[in-house]
Amino acid sequence: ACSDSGSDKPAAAAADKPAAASTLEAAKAAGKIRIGYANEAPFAYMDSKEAKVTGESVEIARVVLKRMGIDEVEGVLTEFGSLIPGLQAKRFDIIAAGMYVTPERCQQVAFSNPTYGVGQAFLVKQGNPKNLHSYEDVVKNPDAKLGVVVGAIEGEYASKSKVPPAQVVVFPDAVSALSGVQAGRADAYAATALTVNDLMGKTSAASGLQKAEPFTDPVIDGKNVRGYGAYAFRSDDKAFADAFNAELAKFIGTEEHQKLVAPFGFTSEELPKGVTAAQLCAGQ
Ligand SMILES: CC1=N[C@H](C(=O)O)[C@@H](O)CN1
Repeated sequence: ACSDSGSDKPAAAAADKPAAASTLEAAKAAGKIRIGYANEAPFAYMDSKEAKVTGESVEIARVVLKRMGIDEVEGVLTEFGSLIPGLQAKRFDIIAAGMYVTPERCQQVAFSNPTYGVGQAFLVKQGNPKNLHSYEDVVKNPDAKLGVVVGAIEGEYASKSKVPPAQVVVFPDAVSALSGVQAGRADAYAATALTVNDLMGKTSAASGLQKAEPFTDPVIDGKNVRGYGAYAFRSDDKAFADAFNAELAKFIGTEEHQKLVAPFGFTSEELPKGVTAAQLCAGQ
């Protein structure tokens, strides 16, 4: 009802081919947009008490999209490994899951600039019985099993750290990875440090578990890994991604941003500090 931006649009009748509205135009007209997420707190998850999708990625998206004239977001749940295929199949229009910008993924989707940067952690049984403090520790112990979520970067970290595939156990999502560690199907669940912090914060769910400390991040291609999470758009929605990015740039690093994400466990340590999608796509 509040479409006030029509003045710059050419009259539809003037076009000689039927104008397929862009994703951005369609979302503005509908006042809503579908976002894909993979139920991983604190990035994007269903808050069952409030019956709404929330998390760092979702709440920042809400602010930015509202400023772009899109008031409502509708969450579409999928596995992490199905986020990019789901975006491409138009099941949703933005991936809002804290997905890291990597050169491989940049071949498939258009990323916004990142909203945060973070290292890795292992969720293990209390007392860390297999003494796992790095991916290398998993390599050193052929009996150790490492849990990863399907499609998540940790599978790649494991293979690049030379963890034998037989030692890797793939789970559909973070919550089942946690259960897998509790049940002894994996000795560690490898995830972002923020994911592990969040799971450990839910005392009832995480009973008998702990974060492995200390922890050494894997060194890949000569660099200590730090993951930078962002939004992903279809490659042909580049104009949408650019418009989103322009609004996002006005928000990231502000006090309002930090207040919004603090309840999800994000501190000034996790600010992206000027790292851009272009740099990350180029493998820098
Ligand atoms: C938020 C998140 N980021 C990583 C990734 O992008 O693959 C994985 O740790 C899965 N979850």
